[in-house]
Amino acid sequence: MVRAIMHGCNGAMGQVITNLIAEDPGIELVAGVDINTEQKNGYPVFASLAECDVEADVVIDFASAKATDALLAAMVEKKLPGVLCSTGLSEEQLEAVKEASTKVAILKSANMSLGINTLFKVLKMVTPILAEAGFDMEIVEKHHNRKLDAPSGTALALADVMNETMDNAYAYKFDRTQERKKRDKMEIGIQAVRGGTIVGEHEVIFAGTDEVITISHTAYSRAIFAKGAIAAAKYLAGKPAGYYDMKDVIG
Ligand SMILES: NC(=O)C1=CN([C@@H]2O[C@H](COP(=O)(O)OP(=O)(O)OC[C@H]3O[C@@H](n4cnc5c(N)ncnc54)[C@H](OP(=O)(O)O)[C@@H]3O)[C@@H](O)[C@H]2O)C=CC1
Ligand SMILES: O=C(O)C1=N[C@H](C(=O)O)C[C@H](O)C1
Repeated sequence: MVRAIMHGCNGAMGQVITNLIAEDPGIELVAGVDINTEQKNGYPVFASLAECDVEADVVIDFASAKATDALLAAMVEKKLPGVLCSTGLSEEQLEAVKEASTKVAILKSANMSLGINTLFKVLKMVTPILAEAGFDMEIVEKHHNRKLDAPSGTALALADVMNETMDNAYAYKFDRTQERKKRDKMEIGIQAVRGGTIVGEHEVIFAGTDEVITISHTAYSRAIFAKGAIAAAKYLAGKPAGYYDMKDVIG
């Protein structure tokens, strides 16, 4: 039985994961960490991972980029593997994740769903064909009005996958409001919409002359992310130090 700590346990994702794990015989939540230490799930809740004195095999993080520095330090200190799902990390924090992964096992992914991870594979295949044929590439993402970061981690990851197939020759364009010139050929536009309770929508648009291909993914519930994170936690428990991603879990 894998013993997990839920980091961000009282948030939206923390609650969905808590409910799914309660029905799973292969994993249990032995503690939670949250800035709000209300204890409502039958496990103890601590204000930080450093303060958590409960033995565990893995930590699952869906809290906030604001918590990432302290989380990484405590994971290294405790030699505790971690599934990192929070988005909005700075360049420095992304470097710190890589550095910490030389000391402890870390699996990081901006999107834990099977659908988005399959879309990454599709984009690897189609992007070179369409980009070389001169299609313009744009990404539009939509999320709920509570989301702190924009654009989404997934939108950036989609752009990275596309750009890597083209030797990273494209620049990202997040805002055209002050522009008084034509779109640059060598850019990927990324736009964010925020409203209501939208769980998560991502649209990748390849716009050519007289034809457009749009590939979209819609999350109808947070369970798709939670299932991926639980599978990742089971995979990561007991693994040696290293940087892992969802490809390692779902192939
Ligand atoms: N990789 C993926 O597949 C997915 C990633 N995410 C990402 O996961 C993160 C959480 O999402 P979501 O559950 O919707 O967000 P919520 O705001 O609903 O939950 C986050 C929880 O963490 C708490 N928290 C905030 N700051 C800290 C801190 N410094 N230390 C400990 N706890 C803290 C929050 O408390 P309070 O409410 O008081 O601020 C809240 O209880 C986001 O970064 C989101 O983008 C979300 C879905 C899928
Ligand atoms: O904050 C969210 O809700 C989500 N965040 C992730 C992101 O930033 O890509 C993944 C998912 O789209 C939901």
